[in-house]
Amino acid sequence: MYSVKEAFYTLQGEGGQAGRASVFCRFTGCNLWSGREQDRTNSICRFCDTDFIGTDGQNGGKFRQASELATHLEALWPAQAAYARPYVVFTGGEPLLQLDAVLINAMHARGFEIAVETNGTLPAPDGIDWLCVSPKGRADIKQRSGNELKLVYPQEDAMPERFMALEFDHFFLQPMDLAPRGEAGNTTARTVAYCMANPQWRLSLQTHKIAGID
Ligand SMILES: C[S@@+](CC[C@H](N)C(=O)[O-])C[C@H]1O[C@@H](n2cnc3c(N)ncnc32)[C@H](O)[C@@H]1O
Ligand SMILES: Nc1nc2[nH]cc(C(=O)O)c2c(=O)[nH]1
Ligand code: SF4
Ligand SMILES: [Mg+2]
Repeated sequence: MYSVKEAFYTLQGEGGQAGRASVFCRFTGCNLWSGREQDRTNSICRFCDTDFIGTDGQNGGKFRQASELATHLEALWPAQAAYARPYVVFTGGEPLLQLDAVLINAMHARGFEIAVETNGTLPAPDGIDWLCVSPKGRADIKQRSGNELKLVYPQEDAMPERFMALEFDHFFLQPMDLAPRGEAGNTTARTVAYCMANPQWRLSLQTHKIAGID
């Protein structure tokens, strides 16, 4: 059984694939926050910008079989998009609590390239085509390799120096959006300054928020 909060067609907003047309599948639930506001300050991850509780979002629901979910996601890719490889981004919540080999195979069988956005606390299954790990606070990193490491900045317990030795092709810093916590502050300027002083890091902006698309 897979629980999906929402699924939709959009542009990937973040990281090295920003701008690419994508079907997003947002799984329900996370291991670093319950998703309830009253638990936010006592959680390992405290700045989340996402509602991942329940299955009541757009195209959300419960799916008994991988094939059922794969067919549901495939239908969100536009039929006329003949020249582009179909692309699905599994996110959440924490997608590695639910994504398994059967679902990976079912998406590949439908011609999709598969991307994952994970907090890195669980090992990733084989077969993911673009793996993004985004470490959180003091949480231990179990998935220490991948295509991109995309760190939200600044985090007191997860400063960039800690992650430089990991095996990733790209290292991105993404300014923390403080709005979910109702705070103000210029995290973008601080992120820019860090990338300019430490050129191994590149800036990732949440372009879907700038563009106002989701
Ligand atoms: C909502 S998370 C879901 C996937 C997974 N649980 C994770 O944390 O990577 C998707 C992406 O949004 C980022 N993100 C979440 N809250 C954010 C915020 N307030 N500002 C900037 N990025 C944020 C995460 O770091 C992650 O890269
Ligand atoms: N457009 C868009 N791009 C994204 N990239 C990562 C996101 C996520 O929440 O995982 C996200 C998202 O929520 N929307
Ligand atoms: S780990 Fe990801 S989904 Fe979970 S609370 Fe943090 S940002 Fe949100
Ligand atoms: Mg998001």
